[in-house]
Amino acid sequence: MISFRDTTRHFPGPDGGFTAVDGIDLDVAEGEFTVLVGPSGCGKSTLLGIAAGLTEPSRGEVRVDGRPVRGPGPDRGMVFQQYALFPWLTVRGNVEFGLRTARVPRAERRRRAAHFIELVGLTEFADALPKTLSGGMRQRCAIARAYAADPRVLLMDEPFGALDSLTRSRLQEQLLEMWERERRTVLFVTHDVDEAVFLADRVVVMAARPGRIHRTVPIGLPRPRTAATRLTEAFTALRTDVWRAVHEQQPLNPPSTVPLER
Ligand SMILES: Nc1ncnc2c1ncn2[C@@H]1O[C@H](COP(=O)(O)OP(=O)(O)OP(=O)(O)O)[C@@H](O)[C@H]1O
Repeated sequence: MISFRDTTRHFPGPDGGFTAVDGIDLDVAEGEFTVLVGPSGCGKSTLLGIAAGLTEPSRGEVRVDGRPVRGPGPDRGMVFQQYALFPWLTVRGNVEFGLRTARVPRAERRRRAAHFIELVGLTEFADALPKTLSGGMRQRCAIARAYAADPRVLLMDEPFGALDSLTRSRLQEQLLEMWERERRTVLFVTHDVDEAVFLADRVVVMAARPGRIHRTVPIGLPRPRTAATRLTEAFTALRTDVWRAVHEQQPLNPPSTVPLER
């Protein structure tokens, strides 16, 4: 469904500029949940931006369902870390927004928006403005909005990055519940190894300078996954495996030689 071929992005600048991602070859199958992890600056967001059509590759390409990406399109829904909701529109208004621009008739718009608002548990808040919602609720609204336009692919850039850890775990569980019911191809970016292992069919660990694929770890944990999945030995073993892959190309700092203050 998504295929990166030799995808490279160079940002020109003094001293020769900077190669954010270099020669990425990656295929994401239809309905697969793929998560990109890696140290800050390894090019995860750049890669997602290229798939979204927001950033042009300097070399290579990305195809979505066989068609080269030339710009943003309704076949790809985006969810960002910053909520990016329209503050003057209600939850329903936000969720309907893409449908309105796609000229979906009003009754159908209402029906589809209500369906996805219900799936993310915001029915009671359909008429609320974003400023009255918690961070987690805003992000649920952003997910409903991305889904409502019926994209084939969801591109998610640290969507839970700004949330506290309890809200974050709940939202991971809710996202998976939703994805089980409404399967889409997902490419998801995170720094968080636990989040990556919990969500993914496959974790792609990236390395920095230049951004490239370091290792791919298949996550064979059974689905549906629930909070209890996080307590299994299989989860812990995979988390250790991914954590090592992230850190073997970014060594931990040596222990401090400064004595602790008493
Ligand atoms: N418009 C730009 N101009 C110059 N350099 C850029 C630009 N956008 C990104 N970069 C550089 O490319 C590299 C990769 O950035 P990117 O945001 O894709 O990394 P990331 O892995 O998503 O990082 P983080 O996890 O911190 O968000 C970084 O070093 C960044 O400074």
